[in-house]
Amino acid sequence: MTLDNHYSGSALLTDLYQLTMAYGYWKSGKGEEQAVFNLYFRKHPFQGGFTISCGLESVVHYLENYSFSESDIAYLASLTGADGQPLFESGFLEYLRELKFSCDLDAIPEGTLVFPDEPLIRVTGPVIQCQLLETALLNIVNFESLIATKAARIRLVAPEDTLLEFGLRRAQGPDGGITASRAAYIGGFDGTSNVFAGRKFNIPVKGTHAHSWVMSFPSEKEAFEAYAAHMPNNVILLVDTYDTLKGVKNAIEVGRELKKNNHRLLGVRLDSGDLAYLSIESRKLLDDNGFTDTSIVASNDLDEYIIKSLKEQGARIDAWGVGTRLVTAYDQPALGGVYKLSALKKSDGTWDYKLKLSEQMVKVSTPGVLQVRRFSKNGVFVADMIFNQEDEWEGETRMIHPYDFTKQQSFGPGYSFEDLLVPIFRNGGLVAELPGITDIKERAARQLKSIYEGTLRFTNPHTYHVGLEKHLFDLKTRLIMEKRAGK
Ligand SMILES: Nc1ncnc2c1ncn2[C@@H]1O[C@H](COP(=O)(O)OP(=O)(O)OP(=O)(O)O)[C@@H](O)[C@H]1O
Ligand SMILES: O=P(O)(O)OC[C@H]1O[C@H](OP(=O)(O)OP(=O)(O)O)[C@H](O)[C@@H]1O
Ligand SMILES: O=C(O)c1cccnc1
Ligand SMILES: [Mg+2]
Repeated sequence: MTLDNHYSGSALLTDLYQLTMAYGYWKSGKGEEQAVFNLYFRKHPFQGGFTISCGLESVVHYLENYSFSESDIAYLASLTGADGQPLFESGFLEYLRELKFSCDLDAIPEGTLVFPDEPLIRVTGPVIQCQLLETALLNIVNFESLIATKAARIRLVAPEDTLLEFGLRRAQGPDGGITASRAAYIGGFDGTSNVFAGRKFNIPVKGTHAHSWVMSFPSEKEAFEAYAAHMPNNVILLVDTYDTLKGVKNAIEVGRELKKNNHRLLGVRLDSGDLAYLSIESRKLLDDNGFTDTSIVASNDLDEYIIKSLKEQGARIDAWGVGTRLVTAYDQPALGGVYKLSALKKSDGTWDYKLKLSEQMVKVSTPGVLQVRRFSKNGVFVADMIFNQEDEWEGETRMIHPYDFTKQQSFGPGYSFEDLLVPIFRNGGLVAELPGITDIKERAARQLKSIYEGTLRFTNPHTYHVGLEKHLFDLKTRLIMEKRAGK
C-alpha cells in the first residue's frame, strides 16, 4: 500500500485562485466570518435520470489529514506576482501553517440516489476554509459519483450477471484507476481486476489470462493445459487468440482433464468478434459436452448499450468484463458539480443569504442553509424538496418547481420523509461513523429499487421531482428581484 498519491491531505490540492481569495479574506479581516457553501450538480450524467452519490469516504480521509506542511508553505513563499515580489506575505503563510480544519460538514451518504440542485455536501465554517476546500471536494465527488453512476447503469442492463471491472490499464492515471474500482463496486459491480484497489477497499479481485499467455506456447491447447495444471482452481480460458470456436473445443478438452482430477472448467472468455453469435455457439458446444456449469465471460470495449443490445440478441453471456468505457466514463468524462456560497453570518448572528445571478435560471444558485427532504409513499421515493434549515413552518409542506411556480406539490401526513444531509464533521472533528463498502453498495442497490423505474431508463428518462420549499422559493425569488434591481 505504498503507492504515493501525491496529495494525501495536502491543502495544496486546490486552485491558486482559492489561495488568492483566502489571502484577500485574511487581509480584509473577513477570514473567520462564518459561511455556508453547497456542492451540487445541475444535470445528470449520460443523459440519464439519476446519479449515485460517491466519494464521501475520500473526502473524509482528505479532511482528516488536511494541512499545509512546512514544504507546502515554503513553496507558497516562493510564488511571486507580476512585479517579482512574493504573492503572499509572511503573516498569511504563518496563518496557513497553523490552519486546522474546523468546519461543520454535512453530506448525503454514499450510495444515495441524488438529483440536480440538491446539495450533496454542505460546508459551514470560516469562509477561508470553505473557499480553500472547493477544488478538492469537487474533484473527489464529481469523479466518484460519475463512475458509480456509470456502473449502476451497467448493472441495470445485467441484473443477474457477474460484472467485473477491468479498467486499470485505461484509467485516468493510477488514482483514477483506484478510485474508479471502488466507485464501480459501489455502483453494482461484483469484482475488479485491480489488485491494489482490491486490497485497499476490500473488493473481491477476479481475473482470467491474456492472449500473451496463449501466444507464449507453441499451441493454444498446450497453453490451456499448462494454465489448468498450474491453477486448477481458477481456470477461465481466453479462447479467441486464433479461432474462437476451435478455442472453445480446446478448452473443453482441458475441462475433461480437470474433471478427472475433481476440478472444474470455471469459464471461457470471449474478447473479440460477434459476441452474440460466438456466445450462443460456445454455449451449445459447452452444453453438448456436459459443461453446463461452465460460464461464458465476455469483454472488449463493452458498455451499457452494447451489453443491452447483446442481451436483446439472445447472447448467452454470464459474466461481463468492462474496462475503458466504465472507468473513463467514456461518453461523458466529467460530472459538472459546482460549489457555491449560499449564506454568510452577520455580526448579529443572523444569516445574510447569498445568490449568484445568471441569465440562465438553472445557473442561478440557491440561497440558504440548505437541506434535502426526501418524501416517500409506500416505500417509493416521491419527490425531493430542498429547504432552508433556518425556516420553520406549520401545517402542510408546499414544494414549488424551481423554475416554474405554476407547478406545486403539497405533502401532508400521508408521506414519510427523511432528511438526506447528515452530520459528518462538527468543528473539524469527525462525528459520523463511516459505513463499510458493502453497506454502501447495498444502499445503492436498495435506492435503485425504491424509485419509479422510468427514472432509470436510458432514453428520455422520467424526471424525478425536485423542488424548493415555499419559503425558500420566496426567498430566492426576492433575492433575484433585488439583485436584478441592482441592490
Ligand atoms: N453482436 C454484437 N452486437 C453489438 N456489438 C457487438 C456485438 N459483438 C461485439 N460487439 C462490440 O462491437 C465492438 C467490436 O469491436 P471491433 O470492431 O474492434 O472488433 P473486434 O472483435 O475487437 O476485432 P478484432 O478481431 O480485430 O479484435 C466491440 O465494442 C464489441 O463489444
Ligand atoms: O475493452 P475493455 O472494456 O477496456 O476491457 C479490458 C480489455 O483489456 C484487455 O485487452 P486489451 O484491450 O488490453 O487488448 P485487446 O483489445 O487487444 O484485447 C481485455 O482483453 C479487454 O479487452
Ligand atoms: O482478467 C482479465 O481477463 C482481464 C483483466 C484486465 C483487463 N482485461 C482482462
Ligand atoms: Mg481492447
